[in-house]
Order: sequence, then C-alpha cells, then structure tokens
Amino acid sequence: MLASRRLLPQISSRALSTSPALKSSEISVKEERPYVYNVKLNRPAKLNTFTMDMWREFKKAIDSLADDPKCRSIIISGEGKAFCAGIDIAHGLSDILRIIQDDTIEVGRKGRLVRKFIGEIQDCYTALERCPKPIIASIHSHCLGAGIDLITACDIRVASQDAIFSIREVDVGLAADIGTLNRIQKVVGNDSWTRDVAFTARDFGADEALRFGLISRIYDDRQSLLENSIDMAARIAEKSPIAVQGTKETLNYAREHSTDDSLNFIKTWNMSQLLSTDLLSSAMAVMNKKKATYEDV
Ligand SMILES: CC/C=C\C=C\CC(=O)SCCNC(=O)CCNC(=O)[C@H](O)C(C)(C)COP(=O)(O)OP(=O)(O)OC[C@H]1O[C@@H](n2cnc3c(N)ncnc32)[C@H](O)[C@@H]1OP(=O)(O)O
Repeated sequence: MLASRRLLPQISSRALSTSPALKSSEISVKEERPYVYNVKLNRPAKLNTFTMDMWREFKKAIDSLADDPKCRSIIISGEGKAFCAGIDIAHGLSDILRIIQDDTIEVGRKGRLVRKFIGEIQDCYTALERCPKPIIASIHSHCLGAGIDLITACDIRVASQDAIFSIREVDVGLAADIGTLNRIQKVVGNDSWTRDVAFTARDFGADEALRFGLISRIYDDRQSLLENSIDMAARIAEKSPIAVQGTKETLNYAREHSTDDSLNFIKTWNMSQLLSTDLLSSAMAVMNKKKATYEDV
C-alpha cells in the first residue's frame, strides 16, 4: 500500500522526468453497443494516473466523440485495480515544475506560463461538459484528486460498493485547480460537506458519496457496475438525440443562469429543434406503442 504521504517525499526535482512516451492505448475507446462508447483510462500499472500526454489524449477522444454522429452516449471507466488515483505525481507535474524552477524566466512571465498550463489541463475536463452527449462516470475503487475533477465534469456518476473517493489535493500541497472546487457544490448542493471533504482530504466511500449526492447509484461489484453503466448509456442512446442533447445543453445552461434566462434559452433553442422530425416520430411511436428510430445528428 503506497499512501500519497509515502510517495511524495521520494520525489525530488531530479526524479521528475518528462512525461513517459504516451502509448495511445493509455486512453482506449470502445463501442459497447450501437451509439454507446466507453472511454477507458488505460494505464492500470499506475492506477490510471494522469500525465500531460494522457490528458491531451483524453481530450482528443472526448472532442472526437462530441462530433461523431454515431455516438449518442459515453461512459468513462478505468481499466485495472482503480478508476483513477489522480495526477501522476512523478511525471504529471514535471512540465509545471520545469517552468517554476527555471531561473531564466522573469517572475511575471513565469506566472503567465503556469496559468496557461493549468488552463490547458482544465480544458481537458471542460471538454466533458461541452460535449453535447451525456457522459456517465463509472467509478470503481480509488477515485482521487484529478479523478474527482474528472467525474464532477460528467453528467452522471455511478460507482461500485468498493469505491474510495478523496479530494486529495491539499495533501499534495495545492488548492484543486482543474474543476473539483468549481463544480462540486453545483453537483452536491451541500457547502458544509464540500468543505469537510475538501479541507481534510479524507477518504469517503460509496455510501457517503450517495448520501451527499456525488453519485446517484451503487452497484455490488465492478462487473455489475459496468453492465449497468452500459445499459443506462444504451437506454439514453435509444432516445431522440435532438431531445437528449437539447436536455444536456439546457441543464448546463440552467445551472449557470437565472430561471428567467434559462427559460428564454430553451424557448429559443426549441424554436428550431421542435421543427425536427424527431418530435413527430416520437409522438407516433408513443401512440403506436412502438420504438422510434432517429436520424443521426
Ligand atoms: C496542475 C495540477 C493538476 C492536477 C492536480 C491533481 C492533484 C491530484 O490528483 S492529488 C492526488 C494524487 N494522488 C495521490 O496522492 C495517490 C497516491 N497513491 C496512493 O496513495 C496509493 O497508490 C493508493 C491509491 C492508496 C493505492 O495503493 P495500492 O493499492 O497499495 O497501490 P500502489 O502499489 O501504491 O500503486 C500501484 C502503482 O501505481 C503507482 N501510483 C499510485 N498512485 C500514483 C500517483 N498518484 N502518481 C504516480 N504513481 C502512482 C505506484 O507508485 C505503483 O507503481 P509501481 O511502479 O508498482 O511502484
């Protein structure tokens, strides 16, 4: 068992190297059912911890599915023992530390470079929110630090009973800066609990995560977690993509705007989207007790 406290002292600036060459298989994308894709974090030997290259590859996969008419719903899962143990402490911070430790860069310019670097990682997870297709985070075992940043940018979070969560950043000496602190209160709606887990970095399990609304379902084991995640994604994928994607856009908009503004948003959105054939074919299917099929969008 390698606790982060035991991992960190081993890391000197000498030990920090550039990201190991990315095998593109560190993010794998699999079509599980028609229109349903599983984006798998696939670096199991290092508990799916993120390096800079892996973040870039992750964003590329999400952006590509966002634009793919043959994709209607997405699952994010982790290969191996854990969902994601956060940033790769040995390699993921090397780029930023190189900037910080470079004495030839003037301090104001150094700050700008650090800001740009953080922004690039933020964008890798914001891609999940911007993707019009619903995204289900399917979480087993450890989900720490950058793992929580990832899942809070997803639409739905489900977990197996063995899940262990921690907003671990304060334990590695930083305020979380790639999404958790900016999204989690909107997800759970409980300020006291958010501060409890963010200030202490303590581990909490699936039952507590469910109680406070971080996840919406618990499954007995990893196998049933994956099967049920795929079933949920497939059920979403059977529906009108016009309706489902309009729903995601509107829920995202409503979360950041007043009720008046978001009512205005949806009526303007549906000015065009109600003209779609999806409306008529869905209504016909309901009347005839049949399943409708929809054109790709
Ligand atoms: C700009 C900044 C952007 C983002 C910042 C994000 C911040 C964070 O993500 S904070 C969270 C950082 N993560 C951690 O602190 C977790 C550290 N790991 C652990 O505590 C343990 O590994 C464990 C999760 C409790 C699991 O323990 P165990 O089941 O005993 O497995 P191990 O043998 O310890 O791990 C297997 C293998 O993975 C390597 N590893 C695990 N975590 C990390 C990590 N975060 N970074 C790099 N490597 C990690 C571990 O060294 C082992 O590798 P071997 O090659 O087998 O030794």
